[in-house]
Amino acid sequence: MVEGMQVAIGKFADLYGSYSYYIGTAVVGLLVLVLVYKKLTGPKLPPGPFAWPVIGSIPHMGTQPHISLLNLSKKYGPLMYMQLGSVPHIVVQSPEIAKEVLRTQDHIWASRPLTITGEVFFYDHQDLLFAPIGPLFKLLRKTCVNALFTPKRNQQFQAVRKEMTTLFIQNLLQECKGGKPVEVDNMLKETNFNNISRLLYGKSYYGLKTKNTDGSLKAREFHEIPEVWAKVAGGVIVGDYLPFLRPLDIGGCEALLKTMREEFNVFLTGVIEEHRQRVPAPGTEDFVDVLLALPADDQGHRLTEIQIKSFLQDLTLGGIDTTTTGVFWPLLQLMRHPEHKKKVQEELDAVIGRDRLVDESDLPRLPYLRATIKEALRMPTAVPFLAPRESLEACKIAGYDIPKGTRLIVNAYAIHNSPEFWSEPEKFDPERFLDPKNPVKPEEFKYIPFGGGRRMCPGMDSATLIAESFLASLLHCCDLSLPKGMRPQDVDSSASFGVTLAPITPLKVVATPRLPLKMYKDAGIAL
Ligand code: HEM
Repeated sequence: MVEGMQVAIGKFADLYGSYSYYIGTAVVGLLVLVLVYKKLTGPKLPPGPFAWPVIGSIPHMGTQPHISLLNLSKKYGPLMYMQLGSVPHIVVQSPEIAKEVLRTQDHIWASRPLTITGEVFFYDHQDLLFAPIGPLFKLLRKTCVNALFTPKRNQQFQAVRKEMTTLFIQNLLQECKGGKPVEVDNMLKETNFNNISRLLYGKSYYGLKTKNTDGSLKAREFHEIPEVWAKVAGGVIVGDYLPFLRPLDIGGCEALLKTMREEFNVFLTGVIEEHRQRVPAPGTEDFVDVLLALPADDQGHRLTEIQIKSFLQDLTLGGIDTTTTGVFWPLLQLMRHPEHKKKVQEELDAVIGRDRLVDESDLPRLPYLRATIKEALRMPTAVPFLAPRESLEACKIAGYDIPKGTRLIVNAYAIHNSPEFWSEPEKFDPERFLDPKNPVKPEEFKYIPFGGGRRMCPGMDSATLIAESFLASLLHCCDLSLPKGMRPQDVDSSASFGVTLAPITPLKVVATPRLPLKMYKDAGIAL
């Protein structure tokens, strides 16, 4: 009986095995035919790495996608096609192709994709960063150019930048008394948070040590939002790439975005109410004052309260981390390369001397400092991928067909760090920005830390001014050295991927006064 069953099972297995063999062969054959047919008749896509079913090429991104993509470009070239989950992407990693998408085809590539972050956190893309091309985008950009990031407004906030820098120098010198090393990362973040929040809201919220400080519980909760934001925005939201998994909210990012939006909403509602109840003296308006007082444009468009809130969220989150990295990396590089620090300080002594303090009107006469900041935004690159974009129509790039709705990643890190475009890219050398025979020309698109085209960063001039003004005063007022026993080459310059490249190891310095002591007293710096 048992033997009979075994025989029957064996026969069934043989039959099933041969059927499954034929079915399998037919399925594979059909798939190959479909692929060959698609290849022959479909668009000629750029080359790219292997894509697995469902997840596509996501595993190729690794934990440091800016470096992984740079490495992949060695095999597939400067224009790659990658299916990330179910979303088609192209990856651009050369100045020529960056120029093509950011300038020549700007009308096709200037829109942003609709993402979960834009929908959930920015009230359905009602901010600037996530707004697709359309009337709202135009209105917000116009507001940036005509009302917010104007030379007049930059001038107005000079006193705030000075106050924040003076406070930083005082805190640093006090903390370092007796040769004690201090981690500067958090101090820099505090200073830049307050710089941006004073610009936007007229108040400081971090550190609770300045005048104009709001120390309420709501304010303290508010200053934690950018930190959480950086983690969410720098990671992968699974539902963006695999929309069928969105209901599961794997990793809980969507829930977190909702909570953050609610917290931000409570904070901004309070700020707006407060601003509505006052009339600022002319020349003292912060960004909230300006946005609330904006007249309707020629077409009668006026910003709604939700749009003002989303825009303020943009400016807060787009401004704080970026400006912090914009001063952190130059400082770190100068600690790693004392020969360049010496040159910056020699320039400061030659232009300003040691019997007065730096004034912002001195900045145009400090080219070496400016070149140092530029070089530190090249290497590593504060914002490694420009913000994502999406093609509004089908187009051709470098002879390849790019379908409508393809997303664009411009790997600015790769463009800034490839030996094809820079000689010795791994060498920190500010002088490459000072060579009259070989100038770095904006129209070449090989240096794009602030992006390009009509989506280029609107805060560029303000951020540059903050970095130059801060570093000039710091390096003029302080001698900075490394903790005892630490050599310049021990300063860790490795960075972890996110919206901005963040340092992995905190930077420790020892600061001592560099100028006659009387000058600190005159400047209100208590030692
Ligand atoms: C060192 C400092 C900064 C760096 C490196 C930086 C970099 C960038 C980059 C790469 C983009 C994307 C551009 C593109 O897609 O082509 C961007 C966009 C943007 N940045 Fe900045 N940024 C900095 C400072 C600031 C500041 C201070 C603010 C405001 C307070 C700001 C607000 C924005 C906004 C609102 C956008 C979106 C623009 C749009 O989509 O039209 N950024 N920034």
